Amino acid sequence: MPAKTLYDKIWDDHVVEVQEDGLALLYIDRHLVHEVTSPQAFEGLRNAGRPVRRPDCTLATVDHNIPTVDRKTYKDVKSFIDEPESRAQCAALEDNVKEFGLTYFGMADKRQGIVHVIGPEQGFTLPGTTCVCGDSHTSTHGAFGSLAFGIGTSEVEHVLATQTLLQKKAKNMRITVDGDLLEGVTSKDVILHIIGVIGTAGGTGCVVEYAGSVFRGFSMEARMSVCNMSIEAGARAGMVAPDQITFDYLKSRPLAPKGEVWERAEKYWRSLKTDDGAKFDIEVNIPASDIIPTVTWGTSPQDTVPITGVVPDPTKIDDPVKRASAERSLAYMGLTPNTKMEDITVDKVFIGSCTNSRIEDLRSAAKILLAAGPSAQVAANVHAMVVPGSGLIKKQAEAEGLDILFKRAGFDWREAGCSMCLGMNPDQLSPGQRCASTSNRNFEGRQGSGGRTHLLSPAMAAAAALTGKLTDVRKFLGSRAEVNVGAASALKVVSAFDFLDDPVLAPPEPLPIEPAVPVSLPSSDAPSTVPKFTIVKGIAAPLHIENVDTDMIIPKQFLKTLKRTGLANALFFTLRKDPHTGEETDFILNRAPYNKSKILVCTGKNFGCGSSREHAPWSLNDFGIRCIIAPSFADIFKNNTMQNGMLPIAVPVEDCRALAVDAEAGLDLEVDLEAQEIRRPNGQPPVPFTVDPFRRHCLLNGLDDIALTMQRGDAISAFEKRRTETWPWLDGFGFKGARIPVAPAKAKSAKKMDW
Ligand SMILES: CC(C)[C@H](C(=O)O)[C@@H](O)C(=O)O
Ligand code: SF4
Repeated sequence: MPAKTLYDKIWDDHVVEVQEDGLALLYIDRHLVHEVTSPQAFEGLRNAGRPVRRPDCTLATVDHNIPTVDRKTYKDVKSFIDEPESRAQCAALEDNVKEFGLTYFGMADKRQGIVHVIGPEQGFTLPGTTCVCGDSHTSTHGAFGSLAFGIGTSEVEHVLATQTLLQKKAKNMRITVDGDLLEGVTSKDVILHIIGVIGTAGGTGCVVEYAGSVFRGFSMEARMSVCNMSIEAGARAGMVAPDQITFDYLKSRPLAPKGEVWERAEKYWRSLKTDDGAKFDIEVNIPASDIIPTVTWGTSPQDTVPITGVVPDPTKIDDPVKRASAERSLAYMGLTPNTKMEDITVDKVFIGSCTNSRIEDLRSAAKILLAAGPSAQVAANVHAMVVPGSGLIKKQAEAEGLDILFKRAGFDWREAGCSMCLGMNPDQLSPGQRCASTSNRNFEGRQGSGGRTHLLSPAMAAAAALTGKLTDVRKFLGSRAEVNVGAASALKVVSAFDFLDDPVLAPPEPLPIEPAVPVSLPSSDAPSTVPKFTIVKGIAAPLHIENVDTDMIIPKQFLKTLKRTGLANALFFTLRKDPHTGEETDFILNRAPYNKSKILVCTGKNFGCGSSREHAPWSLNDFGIRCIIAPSFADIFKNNTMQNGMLPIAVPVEDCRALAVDAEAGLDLEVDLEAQEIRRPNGQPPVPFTVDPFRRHCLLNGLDDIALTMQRGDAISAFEKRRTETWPWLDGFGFKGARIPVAPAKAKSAKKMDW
């Protein structure tokens, strides 16, 4: 047996079928659903008359749109959410979960929370599983040794209908951090430092395994914060091998296996580690001692700097695209080169998000308040808020008295949700406001139009709240303390979970797993609704921006739609509209002839990074752009474009630059997918490109993935039979008939679950 990585093992255990070119039909064990990326998927199912294949493996909640104000007066979504589009999206999810029979944690249910917080909290996320969600931070669940990744809405529909996904295997990457962490350095500093080192495209095309003594020593919460931000490093997924810390966290969670089946599951989980001698395509080694408390200065998560550092000087950057990006970031952030990071004042502090809203994060922030003494107050110039990641975390924090500490210091103590991480609800920055935030993205306009975000750890956020400036948290700690310390041990740690004794089922003996049999490319007359892509000829718009994130392609306010169309005006909205006058800017897509572009040529790397929102390709498509040419693409964006019959072409940066010169001259380009070449004007030699054979075949013939996969129903059923026999804990939240705590009595919208 060849030595395998953790990723290889989970992959191999989930392949239903593989095609000749290596594209696999992968079985999905766990599917989390939220209100933003699911309405169009349910609509697709409804139109095609398809049911959800595995409601027992699907869990839904509302998190992005909901207000985080007190819910004492909560009756229902329709009367509680003021903003009409947010209300409609949450109401649509409630209708959909009823119609399709899905388990749902609604706003009256204490188990409601950010989708990436509630999965682990409930034991829905388990080691060795495949786990997906229409959300890029699904990578969080990799902390459990789960292969967890974000998908777009078309793929959400694919999983709902078939419980599978078509996937190409990613590369193996290992990031090892060994040694002892310095004082004040937390998991958030570790991952910010890693992204600063490898960049936001550093993990593109890879599944990252985090290895070394630092991750081994981390709690599950800390591992989740790290894996959460794998997507910010461009990785498909991030994972940590499951170990005793994982099992201790999971044991007794409501949806984790119980009794004898737990024993069997644990035995399997213990085999889920990388074999000695297994090969990684990319290895990165970082000494723990290199890392000190870290913050971001710019508008990309890779723009990191130690808190002791200064704002960088773009004139020192040689590469012109990178220099222009840094200048743009600094102008947006309102910062001057060489300013000390500790001299930057903040207006807001946000402690929350799927990166840092768990109980340990709240404790870590509270410890700083304790260290600062009972009279410590949020600085007069600052509004600070704490948004727990779930109702249960809020309850637990209150049982520990953390809410009292926060409120006493002047923090706003809120209800669970995504909140100011992206401000789809009323929690937003005003233009020009600066926020110290424990979230994961600092993109332009992310927390509110014109708002400025500095990413940092919960402890650093608490320190910033107290001083009103970005502050080295070590000033509040240990030997370097400048304030009253020593009270941190006053924190009372309790468990707010009330676990159940679930029935124990005797599992059958595991069956051997048959190797997957390769199948050939699908017939080109399979049913479909996807447009064909053959030749596209037309105006190409040049774009010279690096790391074009999907928040930039389409800002959050346009994600509230229930449709896939009508988004042409939303495309690059903040670049195309002056925020003050509402007038059109001179951005390239506003100018003739580029307002009729069919092709986009980007000279900067990593197009489409960040969020998994399929709204990005939808808005490009609506504008008329069918093809994007760039030096590299983020993985989820690339998949999302092809799901919509669009073509992302990656060619070397020199080719992009040459094509951009043609584009700037207003000349037509001709993209020929059959010939795999981009034909240039004036008899210049064409630029060759390659597209994965299966994807090319589907695009040329306008084939629809879901219709194709539905034809593999027998193979999927055979896999499910084997899965039930081999890993019985994966069916129906463990077992049919298992119970989990019911929602509080006043929970009107929450169904009484009978699993
Ligand atoms: C809405 C969703 C598609 C998005 C994501 O994929 O990440 C959101 O959670 C975000 O953080 O931007
Ligand atoms: S990154 Fe922010 S908006 Fe996205 S799921 Fe996490 S908390 Fe929600």
